[in-house]
Amino acid sequence: MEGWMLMSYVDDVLTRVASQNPDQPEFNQAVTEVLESLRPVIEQNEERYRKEALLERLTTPDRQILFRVSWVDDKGQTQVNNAYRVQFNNAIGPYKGGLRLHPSVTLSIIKFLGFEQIFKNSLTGLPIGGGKGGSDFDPKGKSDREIMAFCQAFMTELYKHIGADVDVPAGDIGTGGREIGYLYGQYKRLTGRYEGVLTGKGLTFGGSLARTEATGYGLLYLTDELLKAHGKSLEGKTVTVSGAGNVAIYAIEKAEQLGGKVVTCSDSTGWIYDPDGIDVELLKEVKEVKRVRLTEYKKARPNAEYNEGRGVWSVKSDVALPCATQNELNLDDAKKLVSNGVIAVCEGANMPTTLEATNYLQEQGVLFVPGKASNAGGVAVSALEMSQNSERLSWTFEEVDQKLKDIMTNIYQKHQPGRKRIRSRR
Ligand SMILES: NC(=O)C1=CN([C@@H]2O[C@H](COP(=O)(O)OP(=O)(O)OC[C@H]3O[C@@H](n4cnc5c(N)ncnc54)[C@H](OP(=O)(O)O)[C@@H]3O)[C@@H](O)[C@H]2O)C=CC1
Ligand SMILES: O=C(O)CCC(=O)C(=O)O
Repeated sequence: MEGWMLMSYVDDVLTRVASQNPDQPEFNQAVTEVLESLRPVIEQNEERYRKEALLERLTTPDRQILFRVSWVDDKGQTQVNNAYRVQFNNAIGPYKGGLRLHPSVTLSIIKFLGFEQIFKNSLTGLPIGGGKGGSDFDPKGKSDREIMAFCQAFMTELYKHIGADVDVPAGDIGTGGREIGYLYGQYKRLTGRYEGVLTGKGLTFGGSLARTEATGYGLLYLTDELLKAHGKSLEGKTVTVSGAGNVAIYAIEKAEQLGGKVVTCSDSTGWIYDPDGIDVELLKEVKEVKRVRLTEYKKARPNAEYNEGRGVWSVKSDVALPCATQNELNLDDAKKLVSNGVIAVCEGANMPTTLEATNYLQEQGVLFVPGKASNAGGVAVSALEMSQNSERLSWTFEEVDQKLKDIMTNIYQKHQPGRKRIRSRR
């Protein structure tokens, strides 16, 4: 008992989370990162927070739904996948967060993503709580019919737990407009309700303009704000990007519009170095339309190099934007970036930088923005989609884009270390 009393509250909760969630490395990593950064604040009022079990409540999901998805493939074989929806916290609004479809998905990954979503969603200033879901289903190489069969079977269980004012899922890795369309169709079939229960929908059935672009564009609006605040700009800067999916493509597009030269992108098998700057229209054709490997990009760009494996962070750049997946930028990568003179690292993906790499970059004076702030544009525009659905109206691309820009600028400006506290008017 005495030993317990001597332990700081943060250490106590970290130990508790580790022992209650063994074999969940990503979830423990995300909790450690957040609680370590909150430590100075918690320690100022430790006994009160302990009495109210604030950190235990913050780190324990409201609800974890685990379910089986059975579907039939094109050969007539029944397939079975594990699926999850973790409703983490709805203190400020309906649970909100994407659905990840990738063979690497585990409960640990969904919990880390749901946990991060609480803070990200609150940073947007919009009334959305945190949640996340997904499955170890691999959409790669599947026919449209197989994707549809999986999505319908997935929604046949999920619909019982969601609703426009309860929990509003969206896209993430492996879940784009096509999957959201199949999921929404099944939700309507099962419930008879036409409501804003999913975001990232097609424009003809309640989707918002600019949701496709939102995460990548938002990342660049915040990066631009960060550079401006340090007397710099993206104009003429060399930028390295990882990934070649939704976030990466629209980050590249906006970085180029703002005058940067993006020289890399990657997927799970290899990466491109294009010294002339990534041709984003070609990249869209390869990844969004044909859904094929980056080797196809190389075939159309004689000056570009294609390399197997990983290696984006060995390329010299001023700004690095990891936009693929968790833990894709490690300490060795961080050292290479620093030795090549990187000025800023802003996360497009969720937790792409390991804890060691984050600490190293910050110690070396690199401007670092965590995904919870820098990739919040996607979920922010999802919340704007919910508002449009509620009022049965559609806003123009320019209106949504301007609101996105304002939200990202606000996130940056309101959360500066040393910034004067803005008093609430209430
Ligand atoms: N979409 C959104 O609105 C938001 C997404 N995010 C985060 O951004 C990141 C990217 O998401 P998004 O662009 O939507 O997903 P996509 O599925 O559209 O793209 C993911 C990209 O990352 C690559 N990738 C995925 N897993 C791995 C892996 N294990 N190793 C190497 N490369 C990998 C994929 O390559 P391949 O095609 O070969 O699999 C693909 O190029 C994720 O961390 C996601 O959680 C954050 C905020 C919002
Ligand atoms: O748009 C959304 O609701 C969720 C986006 C998302 O999954 C994320 O921010 O990581």
